[in-house]
Amino acid sequence: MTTPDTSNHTPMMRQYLALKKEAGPHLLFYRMGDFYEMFYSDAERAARLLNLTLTKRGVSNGAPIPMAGVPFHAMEGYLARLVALGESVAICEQIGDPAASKGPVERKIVRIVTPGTLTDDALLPAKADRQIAALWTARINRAERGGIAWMNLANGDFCVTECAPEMLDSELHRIAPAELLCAESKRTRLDGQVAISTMPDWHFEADNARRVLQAHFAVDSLSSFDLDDVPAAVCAAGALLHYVSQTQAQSLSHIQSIRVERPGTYVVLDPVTRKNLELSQPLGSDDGPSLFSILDHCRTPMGSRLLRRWLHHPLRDNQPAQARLNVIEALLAGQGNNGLDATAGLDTLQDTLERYPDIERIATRIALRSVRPRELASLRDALALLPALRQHIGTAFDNTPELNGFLQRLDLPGELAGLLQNAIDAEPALMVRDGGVIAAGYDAELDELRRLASDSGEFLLELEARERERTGIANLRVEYNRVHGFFIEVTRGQADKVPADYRRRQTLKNAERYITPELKTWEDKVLSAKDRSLSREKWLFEQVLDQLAPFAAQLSSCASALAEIDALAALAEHARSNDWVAPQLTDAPEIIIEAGRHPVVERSIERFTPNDCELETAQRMLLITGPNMGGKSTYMRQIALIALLARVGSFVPARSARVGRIDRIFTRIGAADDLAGGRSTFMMEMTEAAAILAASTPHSLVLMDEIGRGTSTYDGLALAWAIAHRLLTHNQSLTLFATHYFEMTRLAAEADGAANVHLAAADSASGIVFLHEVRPGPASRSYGIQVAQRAGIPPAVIRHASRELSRLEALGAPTPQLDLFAEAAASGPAPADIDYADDDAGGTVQDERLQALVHSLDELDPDQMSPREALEALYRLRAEHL
Ligand SMILES: Nc1ncnc2c1ncn2[C@@H]1O[C@H](COP(=O)(O)OP(=O)(O)OP(=O)(O)O)[C@@H](O)[C@H]1O
Repeated sequence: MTTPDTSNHTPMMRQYLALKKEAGPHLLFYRMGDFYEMFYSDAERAARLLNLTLTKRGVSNGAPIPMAGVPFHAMEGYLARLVALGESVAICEQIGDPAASKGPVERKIVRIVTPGTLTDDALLPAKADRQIAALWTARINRAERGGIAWMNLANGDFCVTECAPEMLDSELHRIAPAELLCAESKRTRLDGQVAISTMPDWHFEADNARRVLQAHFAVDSLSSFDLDDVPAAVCAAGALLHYVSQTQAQSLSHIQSIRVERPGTYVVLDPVTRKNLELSQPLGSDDGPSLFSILDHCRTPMGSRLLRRWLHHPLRDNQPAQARLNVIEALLAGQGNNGLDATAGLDTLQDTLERYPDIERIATRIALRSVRPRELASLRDALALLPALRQHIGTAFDNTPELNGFLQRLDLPGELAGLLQNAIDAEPALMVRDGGVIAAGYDAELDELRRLASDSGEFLLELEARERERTGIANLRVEYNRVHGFFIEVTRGQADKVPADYRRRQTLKNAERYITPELKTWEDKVLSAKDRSLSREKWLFEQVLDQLAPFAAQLSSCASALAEIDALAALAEHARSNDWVAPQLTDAPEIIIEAGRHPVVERSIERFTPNDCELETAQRMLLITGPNMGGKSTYMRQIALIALLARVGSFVPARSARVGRIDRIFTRIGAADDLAGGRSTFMMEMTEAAAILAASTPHSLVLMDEIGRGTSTYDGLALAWAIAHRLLTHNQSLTLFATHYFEMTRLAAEADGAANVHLAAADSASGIVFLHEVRPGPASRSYGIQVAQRAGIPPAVIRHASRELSRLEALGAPTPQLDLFAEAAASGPAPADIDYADDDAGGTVQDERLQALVHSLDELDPDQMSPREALEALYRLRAEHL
């Protein structure tokens, strides 16, 4: 914004400009009565983004000042839209009393709403986290290190990690922040919808960062947080904490610890893999199914958020994954001896969970003191349900150590429930400022004020009766009006009867109005009773928040236990209704699956064909061939998803599965041009392949789909061969390698550890039939023409292609690929010797017909034929062979 000259401004505009300076780049919502107004370039920007009418107010340097505003009661809707667009908004409220102010009423920025620091329920998505991350890179011991700190303000999680610079992208995608904070000199770009914010570099400097962290945690040293080996991450954490506390304009008491995530905790999934496996975001349309969407049978938003986090964080260690499996098993088994249907316990559990509100976020808002009265009421009602839930978990399922752990975390102190029960009204008002929030009977003074404010009718009738009797004036009335307040009215004719303590207040034509000391005292009390009861309620509400604060940690532990139970119950329910089984987790590098299915595709088609998979050290690469549409990609993805689900600690779609320790899952499937990044499809493909070759280990699962397609056949095949060879012999990763280059299938004979499998298909009268069955050995042919026919390529083009294919095959012309690998072929079976496993009868018949055609062609001598004879021969061949 160009800084306007403030000298000739009104006092209000001067105040605005000072606050705008404080707000910096954020839009400033400046409260004026019932509106939040914006001025100058803020007004223009907001008008454009929110489609507001741009008006003018006053002039600055001879030019009108642009202004746009939103009504205060509709602020949340506008904020939500701005935040979704990546904007941040500083909210400035009137904090002074307008009646008592000379000049503009005092105003203050009370909070800054940024995309990554939301805590209002209305602004947060229910089933996804919105986190803020900060990034700092530094040279430590002569090596470049990337430090990341991130915070989930809505539940108080604060974590750090450190990695090599090339892993930063992958780590940031895993964390998936809504906002990324960078140092001004190190602005970064991150794909996806991430708002970038910056702060001066000095906030990231080690001394400053440590000071901020130590002050927040009230410690003299950070040694108890085990942060010694992550110095770059500490810098990011200090800057982040400072930034976030600025936005909230108050202490973040619910951030009680900082956790270090060390590499090796989770199975690494690079950004492409997260996308390809459609963990929570479908590849095509936004409303398509994803792994998360089909598994999300959670009954609480906290459960859904946790489940999403789990799917993005598969575990390397067996133990924590096994603990989740144990719970799912217990939930599914129920307790055999209680006479109930074994799984009725799970249904009841889920029905009970349905009644819990988002305690995780309520706990945070208690700490941030922004909790609403109705949230406290729903928390109170939820706490009342806990004993029944504990009792159900304790009796309906077998007693496992994991379930016992949950029972402990669900046991909250009785004082907490008691406090909410006594303090909060059964159905409180929406806002504290409206009154009616604190329960009757909680505070004697409030009760008295309320009685005063509402029981005035009774008192007045009683006073009237008393005064009539005292004065003997039968028509004496006690009344009230807004100008004169309470008074006693006596008709003029009776005025001489009034006692000495009556003071005249007003004289009318036919009546006199009086006030007495008793009525005056009472009037003062009543008129202020309402105000005083409102401020008493406000004060009491704050007191309740103070009393709740010590329970914050127990409350969030209870909330996370509920979220875990909910997520595990969702996985159990899915396993039960889809016939999933518990995988066996082992340490060896292996993925052995019997009758595996694709978790998402199996739900969208009527009959999914299950397939086996055996990947282990001795057979660590499967070369997968088969027709287009044959099911290669589905097969590869289902193996990756089963492995991932097992490492998450979920049951899996298979008859049985054994999944060993996996450190990474890589996928190189399909490719979309990264035009924005200036990389072609082929470049993208090779960049991804390079990353895989650099980082995959014998414990990695690698999916490679049709690598090398984007260049000439020679280049492509040569690269595909060399990459596969390297993966097999050097990286020794568990690899699924789908290819259309048949020559690749020779690799199985060339090197140990590779095997061919193919997706079977058969010819039928109506065209090709995909069997979707994985069989040993390579595919015999490509069926490309048949698939093209099914795709609607015109019959004439299909016939042309068929003739062209026959001609090439009949002439026995070696394909370029065969030449290329002629040498390699010497050690493997010759093309004609390959024992094609395609055993459907159609293939054999086709071969015989082809041979007959070759034979007929061989008998012709085109040089000796007239054009007419040639034409006749052609007709004859068509009639005989097509
Ligand atoms: N095991 C299966 N059982 C039943 N249907 C399947 C199975 N596998 C795949 N399909 C169906 O076949 C379709 C094509 O599968 P997929 O995309 O995996 O083939 P593909 O061999 O990778 O094809 P392309 O080489 O053209 O990429 C899927 O959309 C799915 O509907």
